[in-house]
Amino acid sequence: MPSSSPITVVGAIMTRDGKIFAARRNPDRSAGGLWEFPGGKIERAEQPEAALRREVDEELGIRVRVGALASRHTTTVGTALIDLACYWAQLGSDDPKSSTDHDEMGWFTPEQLYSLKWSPADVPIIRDAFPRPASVHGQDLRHC
Ligand SMILES: Nc1nc2c([nH]c(=O)n2[C@H]2C[C@H](O)[C@@H](COP(=O)(O)OP(=O)(O)OP(=O)(O)O)O2)c(=O)[nH]1
Repeated sequence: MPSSSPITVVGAIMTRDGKIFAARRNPDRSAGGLWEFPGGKIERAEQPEAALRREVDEELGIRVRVGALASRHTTTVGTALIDLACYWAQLGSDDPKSSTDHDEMGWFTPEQLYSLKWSPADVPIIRDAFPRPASVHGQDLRHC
């Protein structure tokens, strides 16, 4: 059973040259080994965009320009209810060189995103933000 109140989390969908930045959580953390968008929990009275800039700076040491909301979903993950809001974002500095929170990171095409093992909270976000065309979606084609 999920605990009562959702954990409000923000993530940055950074895009560049048709690719998207994703990072894999360190194995010793909650949801360790799963891929995510950089970000984290919103602190009390913090605006989502400000929380996102703070979290990305803390974990990756980079600046981002935060744009529009890309997608938001609430998902049960283990015993937690995660309210994940992801925003389009652009890098405002050099590529991240290291992370305090991740053991792997990189830029991926939308199609490659689908081959990564994501936190369950990110799956509906990815489907919203990067819908697969029907022509490469075998399951959909079977219904034609
Ligand atoms: N940043 C981020 N967190 C995500 C995503 N998907 C997802 O389920 N989460 C979860 C993992 C964590 O439980 C929570 C974010 O917490 P956090 O990144 O501030 O990490 P934390 O160390 O404070 O969290 P925790 O290990 O104490 O749970 O949201 C995502 O795409 N980005």
